[in-house]
Amino acid sequence: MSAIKIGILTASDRASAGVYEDLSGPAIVETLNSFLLSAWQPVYRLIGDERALIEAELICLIDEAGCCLVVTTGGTGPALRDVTPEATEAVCEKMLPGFGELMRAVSLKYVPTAILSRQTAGIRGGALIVNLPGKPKSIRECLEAVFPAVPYCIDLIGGPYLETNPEIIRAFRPRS
Ligand SMILES: Nc1ncnc2c1ncn2[C@@H]1O[C@H](COP(=O)(O)OP(=O)(O)OP(=O)(O)O)[C@@H](O)[C@H]1O
Ligand SMILES: Nc1nc2c(c(=O)[nH]1)N[C@H]1C(S)=C(S)[C@@H](COP(=O)(O)O)O[C@H]1N2
Repeated sequence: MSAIKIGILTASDRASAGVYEDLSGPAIVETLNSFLLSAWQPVYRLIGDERALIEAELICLIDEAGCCLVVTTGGTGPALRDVTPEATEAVCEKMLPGFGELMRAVSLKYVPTAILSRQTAGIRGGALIVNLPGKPKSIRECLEAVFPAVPYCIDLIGGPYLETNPEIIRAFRPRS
């Protein structure tokens, strides 16, 4: 069986230009490594905050690389260049607004500016796309909140069975 592929997409003008090192993409890899018992392979991309580029990468990660999950970081705020939610919505057939609602609610416990994130999630074909904010510290905070529902969502769209480490995070599958 082929390895489970998960896309990690950092959208940041400054990280992609080398102004600072991308810490958020690697934080996603580290967090997913701690959550998942299933063998998986990250497919990592670092690009600027260009809507067309983000859309093209999302399409490539899902339709060509075969990722069942793509986690993005950055570009969710209100600034002019923040367009990740728009790009996500443009490539998805269905939106899952509960992901953004839950992440914002949980994030408010950490920072009052959590309401500034327009992060969302949606389905493209057999893949789930989840947006996270750009700040490295937001990665685990947000993934801990929503990840219990991710394996079941991927079951429902015909993706691979994701097994989590119950000592770190418990996946909830209502029918099992
Ligand atoms: N990918 C990243 N790696 C490391 N630090 C980051 C990253 N993204 C954001 N940050 C940090 O969080 C701060 C606020 O993030 P901000 O919302 O301005 O980033 P962004 O809009 O995603 O990135 P940029 O402005 O480069 O496109 C940044 O000043 C930086 O310190
Ligand atoms: N959990 C969590 N959520 C968070 C933050 C954070 O530090 N932790 N930062 C907020 C801030 S300051 C902004 S501007 C928005 C959008 O960030 P982005 O534009 O980098 O995606 O995410 C918000 N959500």
